[in-house]
Parts: sequence; structure tokens; C-alpha cells
Amino acid sequence: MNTVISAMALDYPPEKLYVYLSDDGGSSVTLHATREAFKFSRLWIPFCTRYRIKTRCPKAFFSSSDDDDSDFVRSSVYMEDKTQIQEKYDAFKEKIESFRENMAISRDDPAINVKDHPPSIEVMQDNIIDEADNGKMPHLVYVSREKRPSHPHHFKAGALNVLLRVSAVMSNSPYILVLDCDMFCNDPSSARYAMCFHLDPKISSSLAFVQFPQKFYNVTKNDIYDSQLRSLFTLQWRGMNGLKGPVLSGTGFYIKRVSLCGNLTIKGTDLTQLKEYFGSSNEFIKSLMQNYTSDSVSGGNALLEETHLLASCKYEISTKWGQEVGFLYDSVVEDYLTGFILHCNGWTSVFCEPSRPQFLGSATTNLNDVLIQGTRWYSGLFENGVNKYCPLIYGPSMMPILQRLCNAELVYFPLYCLPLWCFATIPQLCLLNGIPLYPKVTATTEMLEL
Ligand SMILES: O=c1ccn([C@@H]2O[C@H](COP(=O)(O)OP(=O)(O)O[C@H]3O[C@H](CO)[C@@H](O)[C@H](O)[C@H]3O)[C@@H](O)[C@H]2O)c(=O)[nH]1
Ligand SMILES: [Mn+2]
Repeated sequence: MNTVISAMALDYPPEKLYVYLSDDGGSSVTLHATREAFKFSRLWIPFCTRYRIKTRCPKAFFSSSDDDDSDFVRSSVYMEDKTQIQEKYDAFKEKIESFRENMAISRDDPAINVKDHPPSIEVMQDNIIDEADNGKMPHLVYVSREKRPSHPHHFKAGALNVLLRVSAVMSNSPYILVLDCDMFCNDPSSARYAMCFHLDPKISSSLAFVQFPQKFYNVTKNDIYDSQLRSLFTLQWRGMNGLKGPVLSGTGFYIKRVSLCGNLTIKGTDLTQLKEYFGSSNEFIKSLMQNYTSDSVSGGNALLEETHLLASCKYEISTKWGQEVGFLYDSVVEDYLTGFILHCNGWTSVFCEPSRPQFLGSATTNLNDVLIQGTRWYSGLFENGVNKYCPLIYGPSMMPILQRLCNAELVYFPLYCLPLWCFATIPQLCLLNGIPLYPKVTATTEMLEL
């Protein structure tokens, strides 16, 4: 819930900010926690804005051992308010915990089957009458898509595509921030940074996304597995920034909604063709047109029914979702493939790296997790080097050769295991068999050493 709360507290006009939470598990505990998070945000957001707090993730804020990041640290009113809000935060956590325990005891959660449950969408409602200083609140929407064992769910890309459709008919914001559930906003300014690029008339027409680096809060002191992924975020992405832009990195990016609509020219295309492309929802197709205004989030039962249709698992059958529209399904590293195809289609990206990390996440720090994640990433990447998406040949001929080589370096990186295996075996075998590997020490070197 800290991810949700920190996103709601972003420094952005609240009436334009809509936070959608995707719960693939369809768990009533998550739904309940979302309702509680919304209530807590009513207190938390005004507290953060009043005292200009930078760390707007409550867990990080209350567990930080550093001095407070507020300018009001010395004020007694601030300290009083801080104690009060901390009590509310503890109460919020306790409520969720006791709900979870009750559910575990009663075991009567009807939607607990992770792989088999109907869609469920709920817009968090504001029942409390605005207090003077509370101001407007961003919207929060809970989305749990339908899941059936007989239908492929396409993992994260499938979940994101449902969010794309549901949000299109509810808020239809032109820019979208994607954030993994194990990350949070560490600073409220990321949206403003991203909009500086998206609204820059020199680059905005072709700019698809602004990528922030992934930074982690739990990196161990020696970081023996390079959980920080330094080569990517301090070297490759910076280099690619001078070309068509960095690779889409799954989380911490602001993407333009239209860039995910595929190559079809929407204007002038007939309705049947649009439906073959985007699916049967008239409301969704209307949302693609300019000047679309939805019936707003509280658009009544008709809109809610439409969102259930858009979140159903049959919706994508015989459409271009996951093939040409939205996040692509052809790879386990959906982020790499989606970004690569965007670049092939003429879009560009930008790497934005302010000195204070805008997002912080949880890195894999033990060998087992590193191996599982590494196997998934590198097998997924390598697959994209040998199938039809091979970056050396796929895509338009005007794709810069250096961009192709950068992508190739990434997808063929797993081949690095071959020299590594040699390094791990040959010296040992040589040693056991008495074969000299290194040059013999000669008189000259001995003298030099003296
Ligand atoms: O069926 C699924 C599986 C995953 N997720 C979400 O996907 C995100 C990433 O999953 P995680 O388990 O944290 O995977 P990581 O290996 O840490 O993810 C990295 O690698 C992925 C694949 O390249 C990228 O999508 C991620 O953004 C990137 O952080 C999380 O928010 C999950 O909730 C779903 O919604 N549905
Ligand atoms: Mn993760």
C-alpha cells in the first residue's frame, strides 16, 4: 500500500491524478487495504504538502534514521502533527493486519483463488465532507482483472493492458506512470520532471516515454551480485540516451498513452476494423478519439459494467492486444520488447536521472532470488536475439546502427556465460594436470620485483 500512497502524494494537480492498483490475486485483503489506504491518504497528503515533505512513502518516512526532510523540523507544531500522523499510520497498519488475520481464520474469502476469479473494480469514494485544509484528493481505483485457468493471463503485460483499457474509459489521461508493487515514489517531483520532456515542443511529437533509473533501498554493503544493475543504469542507458533513447525498464517510466495504440491510423478507419484491432467496447474506441470525455470516474453503473467487460479475460480474443497494441506478450521481458518495438516504430525515449532517486525498489539480494530473476531476464532477452525480433535485422532500415548494436549487446549478454565457464574451469583443470597457464618467472622480472 506504500506504493499506492506514495503515488497519490505525487506533486501534481490532484484532480488530474488517477492511481490504478492492479491486484492479480483478486484478494479481499488487498481491496480492504486499498480502501484503508485511501482513507489514510486523506490525512497523509495534506500533512506532506503542509510541511513540504520529500519522502512521501509513509513506511520510508517513519523508518528513516536520518533527520527529517521537512523544513519545519524545529517547529513544535510540526512535531505534534508528526506524532499524530504516525499514530494514524500505525492504526492503519493494524486495521489491515487484523483484517488479514480474520480472513485467515474464517477462510470465507470467495475470491481468494488467484487463478480463477471474476473481475472486480472499485472506485474509492470520498464520503467525508472536505475539511477546510484537506483540499482535493487524487482518485484511487482498485482493479482486479478476471482470471480463468482456461485463458492465458500474460502475466504483467496482461495486467498492464487491462489497466490501460479501464483507465482509458475512466480518466483517459494522456501520460501514464508505471510502477511495480515492490517500488515506491521516493520524491514527489518525478511527474514534473517527466512533463518537462513530454511537453518540450522540440522532442514531444516523437517521445514515447521518459525512463527513470531503478534504484534500490535494500542493497547490501558489498553488493556481491550487483543487485543495483550498475552496468545498465549508469552506463548503457546513459549511452543510449544519445541515440533513440534507453530501453523500457518495466517500472519508473512515464509513457504517452497514444504510443501504445499501435500503428493504425485511428482517424478515418471504420468501426469494424477498429473493433478487430481494439476489441468490442464502443466506449474504449470512443476514448481513442480526440476530445473524449468520460462520464468521469463516478460515471454510474453503465461505466462500471463497461470496465468489467474491458477487464474480462475473453476481451482480447481475436484482437491485436499484446501483438500490436499495448504491452507486448511475445516475451517474458515484456518491457524490453515493448520498448524495442516502440523504437522500431519511430518513437524515442529519454533517460531522466535527477540526483535524488525518484523511485526506490526492492532488489534481489540472495543467491537463490538472483538466479531465478537472472534466468528469467537473460533467457527472455536471449530469446529476443534469436527470434524474429533480432535487433541486428528487425525493424526499419533507418534504425541507427549504434542503437541496433546497443540492443544487441543487451540481448546477447547472456552469451557472457561461455567465457565465464571457461574462466571457472580451465585454470583449475590446468592446475590439476600440471599444465602451466601463466608465463614462467624470469630473471628480469625477479630483479624488477627486488
Ligand atoms: O502475473 C503477474 C506477474 C507480475 N506482475 C507484476 O509485475 C511486477 C514486476 O514483478 P516482479 O516480481 O517484481 O519482477 P522483477 O523481476 O523484479 O521485475 C523486473 O523485470 C520485469 C520483467 O522484465 C519487469 O517487468 C519489471 O518492471 C522489472 O522490475 C510486479 O509489480 C508484479 O505485481 C503482475 O501484475 N502479474
Ligand atoms: Mn521486482
